[in-house]
Amino acid sequence: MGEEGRRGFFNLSLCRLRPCPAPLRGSVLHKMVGFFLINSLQIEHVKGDLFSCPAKNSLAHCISEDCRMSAGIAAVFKNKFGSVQELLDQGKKSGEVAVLKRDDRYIYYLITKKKYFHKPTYKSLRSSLEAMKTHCLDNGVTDVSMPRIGCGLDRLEWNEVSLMLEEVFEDTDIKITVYTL
Ligand SMILES: NC(=O)c1ccc[n+]([C@H]2O[C@H](COP(=O)([O-])OP(=O)(O)OC[C@H]3O[C@@H](n4cnc5c(N)ncnc54)[C@H](O)[C@@H]3O)[C@@H](O)[C@H]2O)c1
Repeated sequence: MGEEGRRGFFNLSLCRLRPCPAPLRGSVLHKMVGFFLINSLQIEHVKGDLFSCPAKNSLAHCISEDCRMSAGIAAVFKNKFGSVQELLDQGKKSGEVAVLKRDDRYIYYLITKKKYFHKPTYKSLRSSLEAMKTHCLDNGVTDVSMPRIGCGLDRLEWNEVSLMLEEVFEDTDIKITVYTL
């Protein structure tokens, strides 16, 4: 199966695994809703380095309020984009998002916890993703690439996080691409 086929398979699988609301199950409306979901799904999965994504794509990853970024992929973001003081000056709290603008794209720092040695919660991650969604919608952002956010050092479960991404972005035209090494 080629790259496009694999992407399609992932998309379709994720979509079909999603539960349909009980009152709709088996009805003509169920099939129509299923068709709509398949055609509105905007999440792609790519095997490879996040930083090989198209230069126009905005990027997202998780950090703490203290903006330490001394480990994991956050350290790579710190090396590439710097501006730690600019991020700190935004004063964003857990559940919010700090943002840098670089050329024609945005770099999103999902603030999911207070200190670098804490762990995030699904609630704080969802809230940060909602904040990022709002920024994307307000600024015409249509493509965001990210790693498996929260699922390395931060120990969240990818099944939960990927479902959350589906839920947060399914009512938008924002295309999310998830890179996995
Ligand atoms: N001491 C510290 O500074 C400290 C402590 C804990 C966590 N952290 C860092 O980790 C937290 C974020 O955790 P996280 O689980 O979201 O992130 P992460 O563990 O850095 O990475 C998330 C996922 O991305 C994968 N990954 C790494 N590099 C790449 C790449 N180039 N392309 C694609 N995928 C890649 C990685 O294998 C993991 O599955 C933040 O707080 C951050 O600061 C730092």
